[in-house]
Amino acid sequence: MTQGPARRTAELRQQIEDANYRYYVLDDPSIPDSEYDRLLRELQALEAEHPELASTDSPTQRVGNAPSAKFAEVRHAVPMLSLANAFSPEEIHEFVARIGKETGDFEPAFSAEPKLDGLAISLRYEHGQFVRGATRGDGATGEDVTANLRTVRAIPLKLRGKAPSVLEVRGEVYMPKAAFERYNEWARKHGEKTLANPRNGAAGSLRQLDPRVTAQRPLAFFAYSLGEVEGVKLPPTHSQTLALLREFGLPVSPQVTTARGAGGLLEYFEHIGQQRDDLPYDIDGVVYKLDRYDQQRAMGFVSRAPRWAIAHKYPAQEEATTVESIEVNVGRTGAVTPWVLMNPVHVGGVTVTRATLHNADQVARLDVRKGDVVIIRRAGDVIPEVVRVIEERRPRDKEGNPQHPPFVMPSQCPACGSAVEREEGEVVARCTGGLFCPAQRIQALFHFASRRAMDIEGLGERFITALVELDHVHTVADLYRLTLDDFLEMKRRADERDGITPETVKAGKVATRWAENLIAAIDASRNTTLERLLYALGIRDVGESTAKTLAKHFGALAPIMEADVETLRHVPDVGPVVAARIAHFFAEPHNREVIAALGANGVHWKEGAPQRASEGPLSGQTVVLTGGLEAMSRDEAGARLEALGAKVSGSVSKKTSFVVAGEAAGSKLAKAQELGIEIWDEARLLAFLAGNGQ
Ligand SMILES: NC(=O)c1ccc[n+]([C@@H]2O[C@H](COP(=O)([O-])OP(=O)(O)OC[C@H]3O[C@@H](n4cnc5c(N)ncnc54)[C@H](O)[C@@H]3O)[C@@H](O)[C@H]2O)c1
Ligand SMILES: [Zn+2]
Repeated sequence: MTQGPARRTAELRQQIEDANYRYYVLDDPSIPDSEYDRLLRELQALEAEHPELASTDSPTQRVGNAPSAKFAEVRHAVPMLSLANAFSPEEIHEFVARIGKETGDFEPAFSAEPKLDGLAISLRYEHGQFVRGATRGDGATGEDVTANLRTVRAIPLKLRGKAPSVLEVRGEVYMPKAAFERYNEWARKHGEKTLANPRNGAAGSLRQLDPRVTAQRPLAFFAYSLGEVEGVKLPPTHSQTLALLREFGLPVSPQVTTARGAGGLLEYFEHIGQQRDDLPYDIDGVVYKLDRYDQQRAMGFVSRAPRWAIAHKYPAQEEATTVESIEVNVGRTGAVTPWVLMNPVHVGGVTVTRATLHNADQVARLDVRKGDVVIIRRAGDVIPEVVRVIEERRPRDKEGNPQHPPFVMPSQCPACGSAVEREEGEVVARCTGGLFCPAQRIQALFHFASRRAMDIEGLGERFITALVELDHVHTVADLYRLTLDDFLEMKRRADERDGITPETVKAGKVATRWAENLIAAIDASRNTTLERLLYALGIRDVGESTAKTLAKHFGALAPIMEADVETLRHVPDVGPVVAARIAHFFAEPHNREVIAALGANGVHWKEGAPQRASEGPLSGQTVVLTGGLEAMSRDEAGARLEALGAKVSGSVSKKTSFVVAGEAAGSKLAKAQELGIEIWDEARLLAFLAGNGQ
């Protein structure tokens, strides 16, 4: 009768052992945690149902994995255990009921804590000095990672106050989300291997043989319990102990609190769940610990975990699924982004079917192929992404060769057939089709009409797509030539795509009124500002703030269109790359035609005098130039000072910030001296200009 279960038990144990090894020893897990948890649960259930199959060396009975031989061993005087897991409110009710039955306290107090997704470590302080740090290992023996831990700034090397002779602090080393994102962005840009998730980032970084590598990866730490302690009397509850740790200068998560009974715990679970995406660190659940030590003692332990604590897990942020195909998408700026279409998978609380691959380098590095089983990660608002391929599960033919070849980025734009190019030193490939590319056309129009650009209310992506499909608009200027009938046709088309078929006369009337409103909105957008127009053109890397600076600096469109890279370089905040992009944009005859067409179709804006001098090291300062300069004319000196933000004035007053006095300066110099205003000679002026790039 046990033939089936026995075989399954052995199979599960083997799978879990393998997963443990990859996870704990290699820091390179092959399966997502969610899958691991399911395997472990299945094994636990089997062993509970068939006690004859139980075994002390089953992974259900053990913590983690034996320490790697890379590091010296550290024996933990007090073992470092794991935690029992709960996935539903019922399990929490059972947990609290169990405690009630054994302690007589049915509304016990708990310490409720976020379950940080990093790795557990033990820090040993002797007489206040940090002497050794170790990983959990198999719970009894860990790895000596003292040198690496010394690089983690959140870990004090010396405790504050009157420290006990021995204090072993347990806690979690983790990689803050921001640091993780920053690292991966950098890695993607530089063609380096990305970190799969913050947990992996923390474990991989801490278990580096070279502490300098660890030091470059910003890790943080929170304390959550104690190991061996000597020379201090501990308070009667866990929460008071955490307060004591804070006094010693150890960081404790600000999300830690106390809660009472199952109701209080579930409330905490909800509360932290809502904050999960916004917390600066990754959590995979929360932990409830019976607060009173006497109650903890009454509950005791099972082999791998305390019975007085439980981890309550949130929906997994990583899951495995199969790649159906690899596609590429063309963005507004022509960026060609690869992504996967996959078997629908439930991750991070929603079902997803697409995940991004970011860029060609990332595809190559991950070597994602059609048919592969991949791990998808979706954390918070971040778009789902492929983090890893489970290579063992790659479909293969009889000879053992992969069924599908590596993916190759297309050399032609899938939307318009134009060549796809990759600029020197850039990871992103782009369609060169510019204004002709329909993919870019939709997005260019959408951007043009958006609220912060031309602000055409009611003209969203849905309608723009219909307009482009109907071939009614090729460029943004065409928007101003559309008729009522064009808009009615556009609406019919959009409705059709969405499966809406209005049949009543009333619907027709409503549509006409709607189209009239849209025409009015387009008409209103004709009256715009130079900065909105500049932003609306969608020049790569010209956002609202650059558009504003350009508008101010030049005052009118024509000088911007004529400006060369050198001139543009002198606009505050415009670097060489952006200057080149602006110049290239306006050098393109097609773009000039579109701008002319906009003007011909009645789009207008106010132009004025250039307003330079608003930003720079001298902004807010008024300068007076007097006397003759040797190196340059006074006008030129004035222009350079203005470029640094100064206001140049002709007369000295109390408001003057400083006076530049050249040869034979007269009354203005005298007046400045009288008012006690700072005076610069030419040498100082030249040094200042040179020091500020003028
Ligand atoms: N993907 C894989 O192949 C693979 C393999 C092995 C383990 N795992 C994952 O590792 C985890 C199981 O390992 P585990 O034994 O470390 O159990 P666990 O992570 O579920 O719980 C114990 C750990 O929680 C951590 N923790 C975080 N905050 C805590 C707090 N406030 N108080 C106490 N502890 C806190 C500690 O590191 C502690 O060791 C699971 O999430 C599992 O999915 C995955
Ligand atoms: Zn294209």
